[in-house]
Amino acid sequence: MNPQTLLLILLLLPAARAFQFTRMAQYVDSHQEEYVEALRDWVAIESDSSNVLKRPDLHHMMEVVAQKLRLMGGTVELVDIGEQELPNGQILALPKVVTAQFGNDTSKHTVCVYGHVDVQPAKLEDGWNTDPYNLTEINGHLYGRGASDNKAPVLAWIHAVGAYQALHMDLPVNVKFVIEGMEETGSNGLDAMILAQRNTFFSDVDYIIISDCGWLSRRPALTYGTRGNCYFFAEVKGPKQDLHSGVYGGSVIEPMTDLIGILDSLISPSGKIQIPGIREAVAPLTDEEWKMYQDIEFDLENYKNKTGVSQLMYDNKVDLLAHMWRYPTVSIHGIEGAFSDPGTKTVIPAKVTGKFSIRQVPNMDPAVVKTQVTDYLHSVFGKRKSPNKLKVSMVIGAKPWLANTQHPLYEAGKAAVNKVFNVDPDLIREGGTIPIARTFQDVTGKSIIMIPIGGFDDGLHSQNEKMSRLDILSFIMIHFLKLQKNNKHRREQNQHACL
Ligand SMILES: CC(C)C[C@H](N)C(=O)NCC(=O)O
Repeated sequence: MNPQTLLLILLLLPAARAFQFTRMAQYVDSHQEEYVEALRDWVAIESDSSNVLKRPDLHHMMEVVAQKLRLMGGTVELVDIGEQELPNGQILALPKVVTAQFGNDTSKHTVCVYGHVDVQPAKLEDGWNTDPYNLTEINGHLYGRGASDNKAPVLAWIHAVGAYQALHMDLPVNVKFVIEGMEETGSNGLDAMILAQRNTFFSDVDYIIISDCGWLSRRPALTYGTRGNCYFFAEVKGPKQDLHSGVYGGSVIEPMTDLIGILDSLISPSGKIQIPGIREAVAPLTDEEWKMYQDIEFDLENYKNKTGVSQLMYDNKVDLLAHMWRYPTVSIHGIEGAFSDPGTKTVIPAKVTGKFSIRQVPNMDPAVVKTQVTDYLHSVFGKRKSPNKLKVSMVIGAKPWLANTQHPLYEAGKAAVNKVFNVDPDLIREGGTIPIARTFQDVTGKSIIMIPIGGFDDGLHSQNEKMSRLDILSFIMIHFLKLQKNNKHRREQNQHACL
């Protein structure tokens, strides 16, 4: 090629790229309704992984995902990951994991997108304003269980590949998908699958992208760490059946009283974990980290108002962020066997199971935490001199994940965000857990980046979970770097959506 032709190509390249950005943006904008309808179909499936009665829906959900990817021409597999044994001994088939591949050009990088399509439980009577399984749009927000966590982000990725296909544009990278149905309950069976496919499906993966979290503020974010989670059941068993509290109250030592006593010993009112050894294991906060947190955009007042509390555990930004992301915490979730319906039943429950979890951070080890918690609860229980029986079991043991933000992947992520929003993203951590993130990193040796598209107030696991329409669009655009240069307008819209 002569130098004049080369010069001409180089001069025309930016214009050609800009043209592509515009085509992609126009395509995505004009297919918004289709994306919303796809989300509606997925939200309608009650793929609740924590409810054994919903397991058929979960199996169906995985089939639906596989079929969507097959119709797009991907190489799709539904990988059988075996069975799960429940604490009561029941054996249940795990939902299959969907793997898919688009493109296998060895001259290109291969990215692996991980996501999940199982959800947390949701009932209208929990306080939802709309039916949780009927996607409902109000003021540009799409309400439904799983809308943000994690069905819309998974769909957004799939639609991004679809947009390339529809526009007959070459995918800039090979794209692989790993989509599972047990994330919300600890990703059972997925570790083993990744290990088994380490030298096959994962052998050519260059990096892993997860979009299962939210921005912290109006500023776009990239996420470089998640807390892990150890989830415990503490069962206290007493009389052979429930008893009338008037007839038996005062004569028996009540399991519920024992349970409340031991649960109360886990954490102090000011948030200090009382279990020996837990706080000692935590990596100390470095000056560098402190500085990073200090620079992050985060409005405590707004966070407080959006959360609907009158006071937060800490009144300064750095302490609050550190305790959300890089210190452990204990949360008590519920008591199975306890009376919780409306009304005034006066029973003494014979058997109650307290459920609580401890978020894990570097350098905690779930195996060690299991022993620390079990020993501690038995010692507290022992001091009560109760005739009741205590059984402690750990049902989820997910490790924390932390990435090196100096990796070029994060530079690419920053550039992509900058391209879309004309602003550098905040580098943030996530207090929630992606149980498989650490396994991906350890087994494949590849770098992981989390690219959030939701807002911190999307209501994950809560009533009125939502995803903004604009977030669905921006997601696709961020990742595929095919946008108009001047995106100020879109950024402002997204700021609004994430308020
Ligand atoms: C914000 C989390 C990382 C979202 C994730 N899907 C999740 O909810 N994981 C389970 C958990 O309890 O954190």
